[in-house]
Amino acid sequence: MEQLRFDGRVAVVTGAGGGLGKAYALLLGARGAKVVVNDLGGARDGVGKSNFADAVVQEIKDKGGIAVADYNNVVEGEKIIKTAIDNFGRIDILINNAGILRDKSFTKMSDQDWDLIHLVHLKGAFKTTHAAWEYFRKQKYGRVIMTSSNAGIFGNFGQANYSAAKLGLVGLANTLAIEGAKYNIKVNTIAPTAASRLTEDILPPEMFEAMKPELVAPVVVYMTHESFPETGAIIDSTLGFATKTHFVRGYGASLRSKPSDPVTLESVQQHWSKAVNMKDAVHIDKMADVTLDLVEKLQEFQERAKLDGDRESYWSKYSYNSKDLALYALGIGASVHNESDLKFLYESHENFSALPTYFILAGMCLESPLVANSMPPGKHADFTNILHGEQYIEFVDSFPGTEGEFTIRSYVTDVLDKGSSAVSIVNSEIYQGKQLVARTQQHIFVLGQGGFGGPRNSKQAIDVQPAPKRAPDAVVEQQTAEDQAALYRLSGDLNPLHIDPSVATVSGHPKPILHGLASLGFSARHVLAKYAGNDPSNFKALKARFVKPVLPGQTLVTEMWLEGKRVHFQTKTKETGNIVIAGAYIDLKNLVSGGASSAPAAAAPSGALKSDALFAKITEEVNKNKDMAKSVGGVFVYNITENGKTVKSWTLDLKTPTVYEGQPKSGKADTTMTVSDGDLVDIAAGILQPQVAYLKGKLKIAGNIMLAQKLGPLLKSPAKI
Ligand SMILES: CCCCCCC[C@@H](O)CC(=O)SCCNC(=O)CCNC(=O)[C@H](O)C(C)(C)COP(=O)(O)OP(=O)(O)OC[C@H]1O[C@@H](n2cnc3c(N)ncnc32)[C@H](O)[C@@H]1OP(=O)(O)O
Repeated sequence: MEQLRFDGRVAVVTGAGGGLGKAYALLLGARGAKVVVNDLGGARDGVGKSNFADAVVQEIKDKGGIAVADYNNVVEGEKIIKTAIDNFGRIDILINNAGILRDKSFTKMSDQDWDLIHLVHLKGAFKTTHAAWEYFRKQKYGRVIMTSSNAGIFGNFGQANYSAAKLGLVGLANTLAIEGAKYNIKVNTIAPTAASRLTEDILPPEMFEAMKPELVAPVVVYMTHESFPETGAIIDSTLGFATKTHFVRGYGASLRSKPSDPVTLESVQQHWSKAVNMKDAVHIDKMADVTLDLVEKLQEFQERAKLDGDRESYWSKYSYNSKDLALYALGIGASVHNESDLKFLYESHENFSALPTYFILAGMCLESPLVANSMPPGKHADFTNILHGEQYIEFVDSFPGTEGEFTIRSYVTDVLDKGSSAVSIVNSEIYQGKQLVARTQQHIFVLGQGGFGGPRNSKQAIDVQPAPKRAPDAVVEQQTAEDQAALYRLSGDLNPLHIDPSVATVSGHPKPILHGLASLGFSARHVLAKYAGNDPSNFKALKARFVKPVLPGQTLVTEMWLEGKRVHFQTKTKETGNIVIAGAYIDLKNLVSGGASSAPAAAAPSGALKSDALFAKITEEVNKNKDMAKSVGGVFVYNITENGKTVKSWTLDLKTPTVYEGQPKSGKADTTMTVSDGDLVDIAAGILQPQVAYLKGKLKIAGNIMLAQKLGPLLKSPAKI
């Protein structure tokens, strides 16, 4: 690596007679800079004089460097800069390092203690920098370091004077960084901690020993190099470690509901927790950004007020990324055991997508007081008495991507009186920028809070639809895991009802129940795989009612009826036979029958099954890959179905390897699969399996990222029949 050099540069280091300043001066001298070693030579409280600077100059010279000593007070900073000009003809680098301490508790602090500290630290840095500034501007080059302290940034007992001056230096640096930008003058701040005269009886002895100035000096000297990229930065360094400190500003909140409302003490109190919530805080680089932000917020407030009219809405933000999507997919039963689920679990999959039901979470506004505030006088809603009653989601236009940020407007449209219980209906609009992406509606059942004389029904409610009165066209069953609720809750709904046995008992359940949206997610996946080609963008809308709680570990049985592009469904638990989700439907944009699940057979809505061609293709693939097949092993049975009936069976014996019609000659199958028109089927076994998509008479080998490297050529050229 090329050495960072300072040849031709002239540097002034104040307070360079010892400690950090000395270390900076020695390093600059060793790297080719001509150095003015300034030191008044006072004790750490500023009293007295000695000639430390001469010794440092000598040390630089002994190592072949160039340096002069300067004994001026930083308060007369112009004299120090003059030393640089008189001796070396220019000034490029100024490190404002000189400082003293007058620590006292605030009660005991005198005017003199205050003034002296401000004079040396703040006025001193002003004077030296001011004197150097004209040279920097003219030559269009300058590097300035202000020395601040964590005591100034965070405060420290007994250092009111010092802290105030040290934070003052940050403000000075920030403004000079802006003013100097167009002249290539970079001004940065260092908040160092090192063993020096200022810290020798403050730090514990072992720490004092370890905190060598030489561990900080390279950081500060790098900050003065022409290649240093930043300006206006606060760098914190000690013990060979460096980091950056900066200020962040919260998203904030309006302190009134409408522009025509006054701001009152009570409205401030009401909105305070939102105003100071730092969840969406951002670093602000410059004042102009604060002003711009305020203008944008005001505009946004006015637009929202127009949209809300007299209605009180709750506005929130929701952001998500690929990790959130994969975690959610696991929470609703997606698994690597099912190859077609990989696109919901693996962010590098070529078709990585969000599951459509994920976006219901954006509209949940779990932190909002909406439902609680919607209760009539004398009634209340909290996590101990609410149940998720119904859910609706509709995508307005295009399907959202795999990461993003939404703005959500939620409001209660009606509170229904259902006799013993109340139902609060919450609508949410999900926006990406100004674009409406989706709408959701939740019915929140509030147990025991009815009887207030409110309406029983609402025109705003999106109704459930009864399932057709015939045997289902398709049925898929899947067992949930004992840990299903524990896993699902990590996607955001931390209601203790789903994890805490004591809360579940109080609510009258034998154990924590599964989230309604987790069970719904399972069923929606089953529909998506069976009738939507497992393509989330094919999904338009969903509605469902939660009729009975589900316990983690129970098996969900999704029964589906196809009516045009609407798939009606209901869900039962196998163990009890109870219906748990009723009146549900999913509207699709296009029907793609068949799917990726190894579920019980669905009626094939269209197209004849070209099973013979598929059989021939499987035979061909197995013969081509005999060694691979043998190494995988296992006996697989494919039951080929048409209109829900098994019309043929094949056995694939990978041990031999052979493919033949009928049941296994050995009498034993390791895996049995049902294949209907349009299904994806495995032609090998275990993990070494390219997939064959049999779609509308076309057979092709589907891309499989995990195996692409191993199987190479086999996957590159899709086979057709
Ligand atoms: C903003 C923050 C929001 C946060 C929300 C969510 C937080 C989550 O953590 C909570 C959950 O996930 S809870 C788990 C999922 N939900 C459930 O398990 C509820 C299951 N359902 C039940 O137990 C009953 O249906 C039950 C108890 C709901 C109703 O049973 P009954 O009292 O026996 O009702 P019934 O006599 O059949 O009917 C009375 C009237 O109510 C209507 N109704 C029934 N079930 C409803 C339901 N699920 N949703 C909405 N309305 C429902 C009926 O239509 C009837 O009204 P009407 O007489 O006018 O026809």
